[in-house]
Amino acid sequence: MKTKSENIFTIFIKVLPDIFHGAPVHFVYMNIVALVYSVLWFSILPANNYMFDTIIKAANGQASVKYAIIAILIVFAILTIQHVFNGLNAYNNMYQYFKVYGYLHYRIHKKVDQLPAIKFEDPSIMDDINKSIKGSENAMLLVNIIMNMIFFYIPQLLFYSIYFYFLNPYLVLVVFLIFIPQAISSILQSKFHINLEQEVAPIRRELDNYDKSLTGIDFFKETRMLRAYGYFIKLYKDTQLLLNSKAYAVEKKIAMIRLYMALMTLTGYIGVLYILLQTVLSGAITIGSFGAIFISLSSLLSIIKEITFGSFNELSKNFGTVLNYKNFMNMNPTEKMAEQNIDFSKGIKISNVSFQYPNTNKKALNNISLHIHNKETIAIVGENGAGKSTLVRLLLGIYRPQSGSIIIGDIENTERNPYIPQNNISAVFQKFQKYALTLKENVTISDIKSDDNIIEPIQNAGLAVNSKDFPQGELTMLSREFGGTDLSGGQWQRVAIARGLFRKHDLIILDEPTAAIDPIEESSIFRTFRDISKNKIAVIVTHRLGSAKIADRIVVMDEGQIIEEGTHEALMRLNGKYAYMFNEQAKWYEHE
Ligand SMILES: Nc1ncnc2c1ncn2[C@@H]1O[C@H](COP(=O)(O)OP(=O)(O)OP(=O)(O)O)[C@@H](O)[C@H]1O
Repeated sequence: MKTKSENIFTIFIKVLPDIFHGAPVHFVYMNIVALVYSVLWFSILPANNYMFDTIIKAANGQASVKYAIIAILIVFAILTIQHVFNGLNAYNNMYQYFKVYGYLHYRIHKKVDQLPAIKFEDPSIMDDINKSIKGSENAMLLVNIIMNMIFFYIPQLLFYSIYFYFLNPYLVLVVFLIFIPQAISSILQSKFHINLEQEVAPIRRELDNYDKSLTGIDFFKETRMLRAYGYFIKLYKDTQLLLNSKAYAVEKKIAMIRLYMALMTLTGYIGVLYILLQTVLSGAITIGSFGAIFISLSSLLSIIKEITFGSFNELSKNFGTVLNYKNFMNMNPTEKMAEQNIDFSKGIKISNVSFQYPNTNKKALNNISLHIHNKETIAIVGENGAGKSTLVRLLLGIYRPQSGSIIIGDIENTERNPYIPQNNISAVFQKFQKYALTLKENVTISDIKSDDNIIEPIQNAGLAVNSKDFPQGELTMLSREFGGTDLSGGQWQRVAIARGLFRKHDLIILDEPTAAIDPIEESSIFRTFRDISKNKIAVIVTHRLGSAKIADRIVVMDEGQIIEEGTHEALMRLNGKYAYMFNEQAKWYEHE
């Protein structure tokens, strides 16, 4: 948000170093070109002046025609060079824009990579990232517009004023007579636009929301299935009408103001012409000067428009996002921590761990203690929301507990680097990612340069790389959007499992990675998994208790706590929650 102490210049000073660093040489070069272009742009005024004077003199027989022709050629040459510089200027701006754009995006992505994972549990972080991306683009525009002002527009205004002053000091009034009405007009228009923007921004957000519900890729299937199109279209239409009515009302006001202001500018123009006429009649300037100044008036007007309004004003609506960019880049400086090598043979000790997500008032984990031994396979079971995935995230070191400790080997959770995943820990998440990359890249992404064989993890995950689904074998692109193929939910899950198995690990966690795979296949994957994980610590989260049986020990969670633990047989004997859930699930299969 824009604060009181921030204005366009303080923001400019803040973001200038970032924009400069994006392309330093080009930045300097671009501004030198802008200055030369400015001189060229202005020089048409004295050139026209000279041309008119010599033509008048030649027509009156006071000078040779040769001079008139030379004057015309000078004007022609200036106009030609002007066009060349115009192109050069546009090219430079574009070149610098792309270079700095890439640089700023790279910095934002790097920053995102360094943020503690817990930040991403706060939905506003996505907003912050988006705003900061938008803000970085606006920061670039802001700096370029101000630099253009400094090296192109303001020098021209100065050149004009100095030229007029030397022709006749009264002529400096010309600049003011054009400047003042134009400035008032610009300020009023911008005020109306900003007010309108503030008023319609929430309505526009609402409209975007309905639009997304109608056409967004994530929404459209459900919206269609629910036959909710009509409802959303009505909401969309009503909101669009409201938006239009607000915009029309303000645009009407703006049109009226423009009309009044145009009249004011014209009055200024008439004043200018009067002064020019007086100075010509008094013999203070030549008719040639009168003509040249008259032609330049539109140029002068557009310069003043740009200074007082122009892109500058358009940008003022977005100052807030430029600050968002700066604030985001200053967010949470990274804790520098070295990567440690964990001695997994000492197992994992979880003691009195509690954890609560940001912006919630309920503990997701409440005073959990558990000791996982070396080479042990643990299954974590429990109802939805019991805290299984949260415990997994803490084990992975993605989050830190608010109280209690998790010691893996000799290393305590607080000593673990929260930004860099630990060596030798692998995981397959419940909501795994489907990367639009080749099968090979999807599997080897944790160590893309590795030459390790991917056949084994793929086989262990039960993925059949047949020529129908994988026409290019391992190199098949797994995205239809990029000319490849798309896989079924179950095939994707196997790819994710292969990815987890491929990463070198002493500890592996499977957080319900088999929900889209049928129970028979799931048991087979888990059995293979148990065999290949014999010498490792393995944690499996699953809802299918039949699969949990393969574990050495089963941990039952409920409402953020561990309520039972033991082997399948021991838990069945206990006849508690686990036995109840197991028997309930078994009934399903018996009925079938
Ligand atoms: N990102 C989050 N922000 C806020 N609360 C969360 C978040 N993720 C989980 N929770 C809450 O924490 C509690 C534990 O959730 P968790 O996902 O760990 O349960 P789970 O046992 O893995 O559930 P499931 O079987 O449905 O995957 C739940 O009350 C849940 O609502």
